[in-house]
Amino acid sequence: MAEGAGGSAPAVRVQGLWKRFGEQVAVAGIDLELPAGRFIGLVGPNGAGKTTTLSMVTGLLRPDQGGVEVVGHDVWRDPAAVKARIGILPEGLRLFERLSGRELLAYTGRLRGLPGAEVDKRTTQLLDVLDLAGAQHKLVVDYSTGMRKKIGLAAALLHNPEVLFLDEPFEGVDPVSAQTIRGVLERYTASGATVVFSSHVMELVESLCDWVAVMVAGRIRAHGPLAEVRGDAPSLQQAFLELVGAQGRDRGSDLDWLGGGAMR
Ligand SMILES: Nc1ncnc2c1ncn2[C@@H]1O[C@H](COP(=O)(O)OP(=O)(O)OP(=O)(O)O)[C@@H](O)[C@H]1O
Repeated sequence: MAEGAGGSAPAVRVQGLWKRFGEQVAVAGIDLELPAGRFIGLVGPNGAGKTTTLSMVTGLLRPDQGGVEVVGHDVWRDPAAVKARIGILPEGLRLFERLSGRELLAYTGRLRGLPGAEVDKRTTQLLDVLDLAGAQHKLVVDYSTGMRKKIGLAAALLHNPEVLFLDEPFEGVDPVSAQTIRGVLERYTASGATVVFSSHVMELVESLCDWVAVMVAGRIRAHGPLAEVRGDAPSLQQAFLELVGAQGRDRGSDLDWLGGGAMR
């Protein structure tokens, strides 16, 4: 196996990855290497294949063809080694609803094989940092969307993974919670860990990420350091619109009946 630029394995190496759902090609043979120790954004329009890609990279969905390695371990041949090294906050996160936030973290920690005292210590710290200490004894079923994202993030971080995968982590999260999540993620990557997250929000990706991959119609259209992908465009948003070929598109002008209040 070839080594990455820093002498260590890349966080993720994807080779010839395909996924079809019936006639629909969701991921069309992508090759991608994500460097370790970076804050990486996977961006693309609705239906581009981001969730399908992240699901295959994290071992949640079997590819039709191709391979994935995470920190040098094959996701399908050596799933236990990969799962021990990654944390996942998936889209449509399912949690054990009848546990309290604290119980959920205790359960997750023991499943991860951590000693009880360590789980207890990390749980208290994570609940505190993520502003959930006041809700720790509340059942998860009664958590708001933002609180669910935060407890899901705490569960994904508890075993101190090398790579953290987040599918739309800021969706439905208020600005204060977003700032809290952001702080935790920045601290995490500053220590050399890797974050890979998908988002539609370009301003967010631009302010958080130092490396991006742009996915369009199941393929990787551009990837590399943020400044390189942005190029001469004034913002990542502008570069993205150019890459997906949506610049200047104004489909709204077709809706000539919309607005004005008059019944027509
Ligand atoms: N389980 C499934 N069955 C059928 N088609 C699917 C399934 N999952 C995804 N697709 C299709 O595959 C394509 C890629 O979907 P995917 O959810 O990966 O895109 P995405 O980039 O994450 O989109 P979004 O930003 O809207 O969440 C879409 O056309 C979608 O309809």
